[in-house]
Amino acid sequence: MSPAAEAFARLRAGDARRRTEFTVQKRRAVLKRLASEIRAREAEIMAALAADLGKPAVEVRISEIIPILSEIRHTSRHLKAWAGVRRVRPTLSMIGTRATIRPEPKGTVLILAPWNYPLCLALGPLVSAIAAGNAAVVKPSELAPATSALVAKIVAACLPEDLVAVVEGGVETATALLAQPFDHIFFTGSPAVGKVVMAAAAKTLASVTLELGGKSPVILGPDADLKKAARMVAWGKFQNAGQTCIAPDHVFVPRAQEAGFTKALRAEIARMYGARPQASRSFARLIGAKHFERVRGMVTEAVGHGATLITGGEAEAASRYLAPTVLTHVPADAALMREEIFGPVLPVIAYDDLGAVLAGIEAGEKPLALYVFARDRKLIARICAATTSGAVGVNVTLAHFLHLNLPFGGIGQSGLGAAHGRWGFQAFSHEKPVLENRFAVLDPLMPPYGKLSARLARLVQALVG
Ligand SMILES: NC(=O)c1ccc[n+]([C@@H]2O[C@H](COP(=O)([O-])OP(=O)(O)OC[C@H]3O[C@@H](n4cnc5c(N)ncnc54)[C@H](O)[C@@H]3O)[C@@H](O)[C@H]2O)c1
Repeated sequence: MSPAAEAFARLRAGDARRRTEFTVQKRRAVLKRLASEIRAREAEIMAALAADLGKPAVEVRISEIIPILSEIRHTSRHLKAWAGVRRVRPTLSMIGTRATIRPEPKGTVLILAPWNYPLCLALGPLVSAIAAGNAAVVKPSELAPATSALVAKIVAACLPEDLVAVVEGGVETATALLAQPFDHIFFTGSPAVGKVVMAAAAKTLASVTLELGGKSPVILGPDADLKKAARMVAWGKFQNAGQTCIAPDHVFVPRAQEAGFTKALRAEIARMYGARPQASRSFARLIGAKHFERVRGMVTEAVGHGATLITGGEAEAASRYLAPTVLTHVPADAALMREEIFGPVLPVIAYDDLGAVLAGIEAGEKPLALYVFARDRKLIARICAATTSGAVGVNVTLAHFLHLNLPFGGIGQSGLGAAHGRWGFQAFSHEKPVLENRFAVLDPLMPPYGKLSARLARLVQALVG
């Protein structure tokens, strides 16, 4: 038996038992152990992420550790309410019945994680899966090997073997796992692999949550505070060297503000990373050689076709360093404007007509996030109404990821379903309706149909219709 099949079979064997025995109290206790283990291994977590991504310690805390710990805290606090049986009122034709909704675990689920936030995006969904009462197989990304090994170590140290299994490996391992009849697949990664996952899920009719990527645009209104916008955009873009699914991909700025905004951006980059970002301890590295060459190649291509380099562009292959880079006049057909950039490169595009910008966004793939910087509330409302995206940030970037009373997810090419808090719990639950007959008048509606049933059916229609 392959490790994938073995892990699945081992967990699946406990499905029926867990349904009755894995109480809210026990789920909370498991989550508490996970939180303690993460706290105890902080230094190892920092070291693993430094090895994989050169990720600064503060960024590890903010974007890897805090999201998991706050997910555990929030979930533990609300779990009793989320998991409880809810009574619902009968609708008109159902008078005489008693109806409840019982959230129950889907069973044994699969979590496939990417490399860019390799701890948070492996263990965050696991919190929701356990909270909903499931067993889970987690496959971390092979491209972040130090963190992948640490995820396996953390899980082995604190979670029961018959509840969670970590299976490490690459595409082959993922493919073997996808062949197992999991009850739900929670995938975070690229839209291209998202399609592979959905096709595999179709074979067993597993439900899916797809947390994908895409190009998240920023729109500056004419009244935007340029300094504040530049600070937020630089933070959102250059954190983790741009390898963030909700990073601002490119910025649309009114033509009159283009020079002021790029000047403010240059100042913010210098303030955040100093005159030599390569020496900064606040700036991460690209994940691997292939990814480095892809992003650097996009910059070279754009500059070769007339883009203006405002700042950055320096690169060092050996350390996978690419400087925070800002470009203007990037041709519309350049790879930078077609592909998700996923690196520290920011095209700034001057616009004359906001309507055309909005129409362009609507004509393309639906973004995972869209950011607006403006003061005029009417303009903000117009942009919100005219565009579709996974989420909207107004005068802020990235932070909606941390707000656990908001669903987190994409739409269309940027994803399917939602994660975090209550939505994460629901993704891994089946909301089972239970309808109980008490004194419902159904007999006269049964065959043989006579005058009475015809009259009653008409009466019911008149009542409800
Ligand atoms: N929406 C979100 O929450 C979110 C978060 C982080 C990253 N992302 C997106 O993820 C992408 C970057 O991550 P990535 O490069 O790790 O994604 P990826 O799709 O290459 O890999 C994700 C996972 O799928 C596995 N995988 C890769 N190819 C596979 C295949 N052919 N068949 C089966 N499994 C396969 C990998 O081993 C990994 O575990 C970006 O597009 C980014 O926007 C989205």
